[in-house]
Amino acid sequence: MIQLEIDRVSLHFGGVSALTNVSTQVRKGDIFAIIGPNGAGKTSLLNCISGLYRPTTGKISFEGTEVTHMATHQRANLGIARSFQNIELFSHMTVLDNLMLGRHIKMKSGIIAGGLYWGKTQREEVVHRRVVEEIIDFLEIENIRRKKVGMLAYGLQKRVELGRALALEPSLLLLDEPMAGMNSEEKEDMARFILDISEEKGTTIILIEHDMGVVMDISDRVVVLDFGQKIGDGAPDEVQRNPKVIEAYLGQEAV
Ligand SMILES: Nc1ncnc2c1ncn2[C@@H]1O[C@H](COP(=O)(O)OP(=O)(O)OP(=O)(O)O)[C@@H](O)[C@H]1O
Repeated sequence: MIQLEIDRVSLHFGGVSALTNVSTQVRKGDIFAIIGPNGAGKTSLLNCISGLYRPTTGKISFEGTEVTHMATHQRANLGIARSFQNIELFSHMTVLDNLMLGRHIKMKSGIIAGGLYWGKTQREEVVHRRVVEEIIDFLEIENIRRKKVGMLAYGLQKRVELGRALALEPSLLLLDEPMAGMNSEEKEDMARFILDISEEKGTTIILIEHDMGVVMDISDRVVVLDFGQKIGDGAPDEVQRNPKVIEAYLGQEAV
């Protein structure tokens, strides 16, 4: 089943064309990678999906609903969550509190209402806490749950950031370079968690990643951008054999 449909999306910033007429489809449950050289438009495409950017022209539909002009929080309510290239956690807060904050969009009683209906808020809090504790177990970060995020090693912070996105229980998870700056052991761990999220939770994952070994290993499909245009789209082995892709990108890496 097609979960996300990107239909002739273009995005301009003044005279710069970040994306030109990009169309692709993402199947539910797939791990879908966006690759391409620096400045190719990868983050722009991810931002159009999450709602941070609105396409200049074109259409994006998620599970049959057009989301092209929806705000980020509305898309989050539909089940689209994202993590950022640079860690955007609250470094002075604990791992547990960061994950609970990631969950806040699901909380029906806001902070003000919480003051008025304390009992209901407390009941909700218990449920949220259980979900968050499950994520903590899943990501194997029990031993650091009370630690302040700012004190943690980089690889662990990235894992907590992943946990915060998971706290929304998304059906589509957008990951912007989840392995950037990691050593090979941390990368292996992250790749394993991404595969586990896909297999155990059935979550669709769209990720931007520069490490071609990882992309080819874990992705079901790969879309390749170059100067804002799509030059390849298919299974990893198809994309690897595509002459345009080899010329624009993979050739540089001698794949
Ligand atoms: N907010 C913005 N304002 C102006 N230009 C932008 C903005 N965001 C992106 N661009 C431009 O759009 C083009 C595509 O950028 P984008 O960040 O999407 O590429 P990318 O493939 O993610 O690159 P990288 O691998 O370096 O992160 C670039 O020319 C970039 O300078």
